[in-house]
Amino acid sequence: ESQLIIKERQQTTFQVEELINLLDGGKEKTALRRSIEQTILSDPLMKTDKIGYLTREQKYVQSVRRMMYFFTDLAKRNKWNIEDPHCPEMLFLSRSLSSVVAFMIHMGAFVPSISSFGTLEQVSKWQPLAKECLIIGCYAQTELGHGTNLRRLETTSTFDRNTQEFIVNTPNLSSMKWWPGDMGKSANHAMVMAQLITNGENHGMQAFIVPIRDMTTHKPLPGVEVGNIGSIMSLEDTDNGYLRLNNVRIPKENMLAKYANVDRSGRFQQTGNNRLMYASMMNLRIVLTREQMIHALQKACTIAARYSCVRKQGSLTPNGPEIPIMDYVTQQNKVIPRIALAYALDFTIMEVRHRYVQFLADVTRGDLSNMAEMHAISSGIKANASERTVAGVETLRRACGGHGYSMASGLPYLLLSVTGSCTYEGENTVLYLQVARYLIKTAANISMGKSVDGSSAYLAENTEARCSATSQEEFYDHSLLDACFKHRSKQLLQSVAMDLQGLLAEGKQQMEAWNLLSIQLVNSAKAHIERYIVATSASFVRKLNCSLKVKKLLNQLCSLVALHQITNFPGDFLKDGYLDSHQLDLARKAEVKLLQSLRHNVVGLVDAFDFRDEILGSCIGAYDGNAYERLYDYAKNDVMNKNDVHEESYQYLRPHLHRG
Ligand SMILES: CC/C=C\C/C=C\C/C=C\CCCC(=O)SCCNC(=O)CCNC(=O)[C@H](O)C(C)(C)COP(=O)(O)OP(=O)(O)OC[C@H]1O[C@@H](n2cnc3c(N)ncnc32)[C@H](O)[C@@H]1OP(=O)(O)O
Ligand SMILES: Cc1cc2nc3c(=O)[nH]c(=O)nc-3n(C[C@H](O)[C@H](O)[C@H](O)COP(=O)(O)OP(=O)(O)OC[C@H]3O[C@@H](n4cnc5c(N)ncnc54)[C@H](O)[C@@H]3O)c2cc1C
Repeated sequence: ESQLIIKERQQTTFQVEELINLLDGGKEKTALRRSIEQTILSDPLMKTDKIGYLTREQKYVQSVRRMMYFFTDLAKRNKWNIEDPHCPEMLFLSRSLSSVVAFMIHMGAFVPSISSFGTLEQVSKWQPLAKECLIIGCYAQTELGHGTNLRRLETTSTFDRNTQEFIVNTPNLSSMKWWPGDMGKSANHAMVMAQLITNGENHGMQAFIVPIRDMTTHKPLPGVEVGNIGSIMSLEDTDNGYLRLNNVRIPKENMLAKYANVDRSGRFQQTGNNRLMYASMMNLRIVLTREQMIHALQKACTIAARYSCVRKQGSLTPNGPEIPIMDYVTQQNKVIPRIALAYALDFTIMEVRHRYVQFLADVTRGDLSNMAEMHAISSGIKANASERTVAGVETLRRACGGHGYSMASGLPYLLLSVTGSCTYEGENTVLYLQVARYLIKTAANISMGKSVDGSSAYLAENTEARCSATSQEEFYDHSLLDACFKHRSKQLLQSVAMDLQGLLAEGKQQMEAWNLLSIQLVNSAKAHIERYIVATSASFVRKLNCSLKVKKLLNQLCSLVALHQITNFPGDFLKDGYLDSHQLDLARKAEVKLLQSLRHNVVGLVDAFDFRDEILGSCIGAYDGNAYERLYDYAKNDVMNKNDVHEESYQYLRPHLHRG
């Protein structure tokens, strides 16, 4: 173990194990997670070859082999509960598997969609088959021509009264399904989202289970053309596919009919709120935020923090001893606010998940009153967490200098794989605009004197016109910081709501006015979600039952998240004079002081994320801090170094070198 990292751990002021337990949700949960990780990582059939040395095809094959074994054997043998995406086992499993892998969409989207859209009878038919991997499914919503605008999906499913079948068709190039994970090579069934047509009438998007490959030969079924869409930016363990359906007939029972059904004569009946067809996307947005985005940020923080403590460069005195780069305040400003953000997002998503589980129970009782708010929160948190994670991982990668550019650091892989999360499961701008839609409606309700509660209640509160802070210390106070975020959000919303009214009064159409103001609308949505994160994480910490040392530390992290936003994006806080430039200076000084106070706990804070080296996959971020030894070993093992002289050298170099 590097002496430098040992020294860092000696400076830690709190019990790391206490914080680990807290993040896991208790001592027992930590034990469960560690035993899951141990089982997975010690099983020879779950081993991965070094990912950097595999071809795209080898990565896919390896992933299919591992994951089929995992779902059909290992998870069952260990009786892990992987039924519910929100149960602890499922949360811990995705950590151990450490990337997007084969059958994630099958288990994470196809299986849950059966119960989201299916009747009890349909669930009891399809779910056991899918859970046992007796069928492999994908979630086929996006088309070549449309991903966001679901109303304009072109795939049709037309009811044939004579045969009591649906005819599923992708009538043209742009209507073919494009992107679904697990579809390219693995899936034999697809959950196809298509326009339902009965008796010549279009009833909008519904879900249909369409067999696409033969269950014996795995060849495409008649009328089906299916394949892989080709190389993508990352996530090469999976097979994103395309699918053309040429009037493929499926039985009437394959339309999932929880919220709408078609009788034998083709009469359509809506039995539930049609927005519930969209609501299933909330689940994946919440799951992905924790399982992919926050974990990626936590891993990148772990790598950059440990490396910054063992990397020495330069000194703070002329000809003095070299210091760890973590001692530079600029380096602290790159690493520590990201650690703070990783904690704040984790605390926030725990609360969101808790609320979502309650929301599901409400829906079962027929109560949809919280749907709009839940949709706004899940969309906003997904967009904000992915955006800040991708930016954060890139900052942390650069914070590792040259070694951050090497695949050996693990950082480029994290960055490439998490980048997609800004696009999939709802493109971020589009999701922010959904939040804005909710906010504008809320503003209208407030102006009509209606009461608002939950996460937007503050929009109806009276707030001070000026921030009251006169000292640095006040900028650590959560209620003062929350007031800054509330004010920013309120004034951005009020201003865009007024502009919208103005444009409508001028005679602009609603959608045109909306488009003209969409930059402001997105900013307003971001401000609302950032306030939600600041408030939710602080209140989560307030309620924690933990030691004073840990509480103090977590309170500092919450303050830092808020302060870092204010000092880096001060414009909207200054705009209407809520903060003045003197207060901004105080906030900046408060931030630097906080960075220095957190400095000696940096390694402890990332150790508490408790990522084993095998999961981290980084030469520079391993627990023992032996970065250089590992980098050297990595280089020695490069396939290019198999022989001292590369064959190509004989073929192309030697003839030229001997010309003279
Ligand atoms: C462990 C991990 C497990 C598995 C994962 C592993 C790997 C993951 C890798 C990749 C996964 C990627 C999967 C996918 O990408 S699947 C495809 C996802 N696609 C999308 O997200 C499409 C985005 N588009 C939309 O959501 C909508 O179409 C739209 C943007 C909302 C526009 O539709 P439109 O009908 O025009 O909407 P509006 O008129 O704006 O709204 C109508 C009405 O509905 C309400 N609404 C909209 N969305 C929802 C929702 N999700 N839930 C609840 N309600 C919703 C909206 O608020 C409005 O209500 P009003 O009352 O205001 O009228
Ligand atoms: C790795 C990966 C895995 C995926 N897996 C699946 C899967 O399993 N199943 C599946 O069905 N799909 C999947 N997708 C597709 C994904 O859900 C869509 O790509 C995503 O929803 C975005 O839609 P789009 O591609 O149509 O983007 P577009 O909507 O074309 O976005 C392009 C640009 O247009 C802008 N834009 C679009 N509409 C508006 C608007 N109304 N207002 C303002 N701006 C707008 C966007 O902000 C963006 O800047 C996956 C995608 C990726 C990258």
